[in-house]
Amino acid sequence: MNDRNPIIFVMGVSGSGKSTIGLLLAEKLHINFFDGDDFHPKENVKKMAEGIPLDDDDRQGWLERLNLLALENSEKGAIIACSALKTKYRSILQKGLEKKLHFVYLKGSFDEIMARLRQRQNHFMPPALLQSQFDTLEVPDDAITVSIMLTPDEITDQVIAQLKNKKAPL
Ligand SMILES: Nc1ncnc2c1ncn2[C@@H]1O[C@H](COP(=O)(O)OP(=O)(O)OP(=O)(O)O)[C@@H](O)[C@H]1O
Ligand SMILES: O=C(O)[C@H](O)[C@@H](O)[C@H](O)[C@H](O)CO
Repeated sequence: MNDRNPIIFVMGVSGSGKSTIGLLLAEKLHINFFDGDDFHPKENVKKMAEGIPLDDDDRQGWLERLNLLALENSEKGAIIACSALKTKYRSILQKGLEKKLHFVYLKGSFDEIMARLRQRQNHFMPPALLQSQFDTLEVPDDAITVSIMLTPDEITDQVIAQLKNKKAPL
């Protein structure tokens, strides 16, 4: 594992804090941040904005693109925010990167995340899609898992501490 330049996918349902935490983590670790949302084809964004959940086919090309992005940044390291809801999606993301990669899972309750989504302005993702995000989620058992009830500063410090303790790569 390349400890100094890790590839980290910050994962979880919509509104769990992937962008907020990913950006702060990237600042603290001095590596680049990419928001997976910026890599969705416009058809995917349109679908979500219309309140229709994405399916496996919609996500396939997007996940492959994010895997490529991770591979392109494997020397420099990168933090990538990506929902990565299913085990098979995480397999696509980590192809060719097994030893360099970590998943950070932001764990939170439906009610707390719904409250945050209702407060959030100017985002294409409607809060009504949150239930389908939870329905699709397969909770990872090998990720660095942190509660979203902590502050962003506390979450990122916990992630960094767990990265240091983590002996075996995913
Ligand atoms: N630890 C936290 N404590 C309190 N509020 C938070 C925390 N993390 C994020 N938030 C707030 O919750 C909302 C959702 O966060 P954010 O947009 O980062 O989530 P996301 O997972 O990237 O969402 P999406 O996948 O829909 O883009 C934002 O308004 C953000 O400011
Ligand atoms: O897999 C998915 O369904 C998508 O990635 C969503 O999670 C959104 O892109 C993201 O959460 C933006 O709100």
